[in-house]
Amino acid sequence: MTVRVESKAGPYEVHISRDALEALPAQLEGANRVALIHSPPLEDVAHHVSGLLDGLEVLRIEVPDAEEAKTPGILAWCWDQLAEAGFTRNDVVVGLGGGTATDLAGFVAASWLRGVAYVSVPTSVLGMVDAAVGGKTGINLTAGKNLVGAFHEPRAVICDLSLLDSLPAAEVRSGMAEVIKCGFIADPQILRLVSDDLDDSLDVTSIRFAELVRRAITVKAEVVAADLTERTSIGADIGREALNYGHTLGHAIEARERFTLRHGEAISIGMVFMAEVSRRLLGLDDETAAMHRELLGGIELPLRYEQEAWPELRRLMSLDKKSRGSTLRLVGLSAQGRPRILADPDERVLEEAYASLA
Ligand SMILES: NC(=O)c1ccc[n+]([C@@H]2O[C@H](COP(=O)([O-])OP(=O)(O)OC[C@H]3O[C@@H](n4cnc5c(N)ncnc54)[C@H](O)[C@@H]3O)[C@@H](O)[C@H]2O)c1
Ligand SMILES: O=C(O)C(=O)C[C@@H](O)[C@H](O)[C@H](O)COP(=O)(O)O
Ligand SMILES: [Zn+2]
Repeated sequence: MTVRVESKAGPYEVHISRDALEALPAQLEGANRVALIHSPPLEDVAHHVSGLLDGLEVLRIEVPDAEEAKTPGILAWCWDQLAEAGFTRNDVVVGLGGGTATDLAGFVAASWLRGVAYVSVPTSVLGMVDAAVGGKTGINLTAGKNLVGAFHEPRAVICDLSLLDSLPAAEVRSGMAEVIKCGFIADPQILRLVSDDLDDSLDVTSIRFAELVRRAITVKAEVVAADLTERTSIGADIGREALNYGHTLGHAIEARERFTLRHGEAISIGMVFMAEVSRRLLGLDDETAAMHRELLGGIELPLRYEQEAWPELRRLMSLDKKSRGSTLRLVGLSAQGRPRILADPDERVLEEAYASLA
């Protein structure tokens, strides 16, 4: 199956199936060289992919694993590799790996020669349902998550579900946090599918799992088609910022942990926090708030973080991209499917909501 993203930067397809890799060669037409940027666990797959690209010069660039790839040093090192290979504007960057590898590879493509074509081949659940779609690319700084980057849409996204067979269970759970996020901000059927059978939802070979992936990608595709660059927040329509539900606290926790915590784990805590804030400030019903703990806790994602960390987390939260001047802006929920912006929320309520996680 495919999901079409009607992006302002040009429409593209997300291919989702257990043999989606077969669609890759057709996306590279016109290129002489392909830079295949991948993380170490994907080495064998990278060799397999190289074999599919008959007639093209494949420059395999193995980057460090996980968040260690998303640094200024690795970005500059990738540019050096492209310079040495004489990479030109008709060539294509392919990102192969989890969200960290595709965020980095996408930013390499966005920045090299002011932008070359990019094809994303996500290999984690989180990469497929979120990171590879929608054109947000970038790297971290010590000061915070994704602080440097660009919007650069891919030419295509290839979600080959068979690649998930080797993904560790903890990573599947982490990716499911973003799927559940899509359920809370938009598609209630996602919440039903997960709550009806938690184990089946985490089985990457199940029909239910494939349906969850399709639904989450559809939510993301619709949101980014309407607001690619996250500039449209007008009243009840908060545009792309909706996808940031749970991320203000989540990113602060990731920065405090020096990017060693899984993204899905951090935003799981962030969503439970925002449900508590939303109950207090936006009238979110108790049942939807409780469902956060049931579903996220049910798939063994963390629901709380160190209590004494609050002052530091609150400081880190101010560097969030949604802030304007000194005004903190959070994404909350007034009901399932109704994300809202909370601008300059009462600090005592934030403290109280955080304390309630204990
Ligand atoms: N650009 C966006 O819109 C967007 C959206 C959501 C998240 N993100 C970013 O994505 C990143 C998280 O991505 P992630 O959760 O995929 O983490 P990750 O990229 O660190 O991957 C998790 C681990 O799984 C390994 N792995 C990936 N695929 C595998 C496979 N098929 N078999 C075995 N191992 C495999 C990776 O090498 C890594 O060790 C974060 O940096 C987050 O900020 C970006
Ligand atoms: O695509 C978006 O927009 C999102 O906010 C999706 C998030 O899940 C993702 O983690 C994204 O990278 C966060 O973006 P940031 O702008 O807060 O760094
Ligand atoms: Zn995220």
